[in-house]
Amino acid sequence: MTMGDRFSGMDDIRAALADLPGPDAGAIADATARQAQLTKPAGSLGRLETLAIWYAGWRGDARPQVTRPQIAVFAANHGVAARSVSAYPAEVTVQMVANFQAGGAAINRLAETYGARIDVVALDLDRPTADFTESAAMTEAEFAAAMASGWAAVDPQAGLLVAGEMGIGNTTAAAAVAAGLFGGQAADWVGRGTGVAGPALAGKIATVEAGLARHRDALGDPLEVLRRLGGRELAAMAGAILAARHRRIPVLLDGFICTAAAAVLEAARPGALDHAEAGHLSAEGGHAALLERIGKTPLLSLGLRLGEGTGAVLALGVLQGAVACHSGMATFAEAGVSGA
Ligand SMILES: O=C(O)c1ccc[n+]([C@@H]2O[C@H](COP(=O)([O-])O)[C@@H](O)[C@H]2O)c1
Ligand SMILES: Cc1cc2nc[nH]c2cc1C
Repeated sequence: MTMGDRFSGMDDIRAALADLPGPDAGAIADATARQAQLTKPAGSLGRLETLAIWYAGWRGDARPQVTRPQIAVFAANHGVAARSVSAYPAEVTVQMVANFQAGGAAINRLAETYGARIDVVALDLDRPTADFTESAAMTEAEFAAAMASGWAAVDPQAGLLVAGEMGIGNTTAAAAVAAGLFGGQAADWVGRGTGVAGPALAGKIATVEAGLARHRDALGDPLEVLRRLGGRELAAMAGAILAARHRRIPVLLDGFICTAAAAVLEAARPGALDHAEAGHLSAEGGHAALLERIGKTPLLSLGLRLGEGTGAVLALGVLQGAVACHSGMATFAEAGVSGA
C-alpha cells in the first residue's frame, strides 16, 4: 500500500500535498559543474542545459539516463458533454480507448518512436460525471477514487512520466477549472477543443459561466474546484503527477487539459510542480495563459491540440537529447580541446 491507494477523502489528498520531497541539491551542483566542462561554448545548448540539470536533480544522479519513460493515458466521460460542447459525440471516448489498446492512435506511434511504455486507464466510462452546471461533477468519494487511480497508475520504477488524457467534453471541464482557479471571464479560458465554432462555442462559454456561478462559493479551494468542475481523468492526472513527485519522477506536462489538472496542485501548494516541465504549447486558446499562471515555459510549440500525451511525448525526445548530451559528451580535458 502506498499513500495514494489509501485516498479515501479530501483530507488524505491534502496530507499528500503537505509533505513533498525536493530535488537532490548535490546532484544539481555536480550536474551544473559538469555542464561547464563539456566540449561546447558555455551556454550554447540553451534550454537543453537547464533541462538536463533539472532532470539530474530529480533523479538524484549528476550523470543520468532517461530510463523507462511511462505514458499514462486516462479516459473519462463528462456530464456536460450532453450540452453540445464538443464537435464529436461522447461515444468517441470509449472508441478511442479501444484504439489506444489496439495501437492505432497518434500516441501509440509517438510512444514507439521515443521508446515509452503506454498504460491506458479507463475511468468508469459508462458512468459520466454529473453535469457541473447542476451539481458537483464528482462526490468526494468519486474524486478521491479518481485521484487514487492516477496515483496507482504510476510505475515506481519509471524515470519520466507523461500524464495524457482522452475525454469528449474535457476542454469545457478544463476551462472551468482554469477559471475557477485563476479567475477572469469564462471566455478567456474557453477554446475550440475538437473544433467547436459559432453558436456552439457561445454555448460552451455559457456552460462554463453557469458552472462558475453554481460553485462560486467553493472556488477558493483548488481541490474543490477540481472536484466540482473537473472530471475523473483530470483528477487522475493530478493524482499521477502528485505520485510522481513523491517518487521524485520528473514529469512532462501535455496540453490544456493536463495543465489545468496540474495547475490545481500548484494552486493548492506553490512549488508542487517543481518536478514538472511544460512539454508544449497547445493550440487551445487558454493554454498560454494557464502556463503563465503556473510559471512554465513550453519546450515546443507545434500547433497540436490532440491531447493523449502527444505534445509531452514529443518533448520527451527533446529531453532524451538534452540528457544524452549532458551525460555522454566528452569534457574539454577528455577530448584535448582548448577552453575559452
Ligand atoms: O491537449 C490539448 O490541449 C487538447 C486541446 C483540444 C482537444 N483535446 C482533446 O480533445 C478532446 C476534448 O475536446 P472537446 O472538444 O471534446 O472538449 C479530449 O479528448 C482531448 O484529449 C486536447
Ligand atoms: C478522434 C479523436 C481522437 C482524440 N484523441 C484525443 N482526443 C480526441 C478526440 C477525438 C474526436
